[in-house]
Amino acid sequence: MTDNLQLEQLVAACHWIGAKGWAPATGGNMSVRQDADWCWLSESGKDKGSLTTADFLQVSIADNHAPSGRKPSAETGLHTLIYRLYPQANAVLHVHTVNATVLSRVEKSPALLLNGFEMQKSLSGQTTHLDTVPVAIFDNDQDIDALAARIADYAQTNSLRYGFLLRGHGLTCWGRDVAEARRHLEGLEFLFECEMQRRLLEKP
Ligand SMILES: CSC[C@@H](O)[C@@H](O)C(=O)COP(=O)(O)O
Ligand SMILES: [Zn+2]
Repeated sequence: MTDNLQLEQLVAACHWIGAKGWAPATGGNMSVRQDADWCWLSESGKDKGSLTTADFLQVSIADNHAPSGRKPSAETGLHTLIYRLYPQANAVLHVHTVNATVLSRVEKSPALLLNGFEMQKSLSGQTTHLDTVPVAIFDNDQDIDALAARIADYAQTNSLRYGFLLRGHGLTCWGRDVAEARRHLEGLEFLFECEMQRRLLEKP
């Protein structure tokens, strides 16, 4: 393990996610990049709110191989896709929040459009509430290779800047480091909560 591997910071993020109730019943998975070729992913099936550094497995970014022989997350293919697509992404967080799960079902179009919220500025590069921030929504799939291929296809012509929603499933987001991934997660979740409340209250 290299000194700059942010595994301790990732474990702290997992505990924070657990305390928020954003990874219920073994849902969610988390990872950090080691370098261009390797990342460290949470082991499949664990309670993500009480992980330790020993619960993370080294995984090849190119082919999802885990040399330890232990089973990394069922959604490993989505993490490694993000590391392949975006060299600047160094931490990926996947959560099952109620807002992400429900909003991604209520919104039938291929993207949730966020507009008019000051907290859009919690997302790197956003400078005003006046912009519209699209968050892509992909239909869920138990075939993670097929899902990853669909997302890769979309990313060829569209930029996925902070994260994406999986319909009826949850949110996957990332950042240049664990701190930025945490900020994107907290910012997006706040925005989803606001959007849920807005839709409920403004319903004719
Ligand atoms: C509660 S099961 C949900 C899983 O199928 C999956 O969506 C998930 O987020 C956790 O899977 P895991 O293999 O533990 O990383
Ligand atoms: Zn999941």
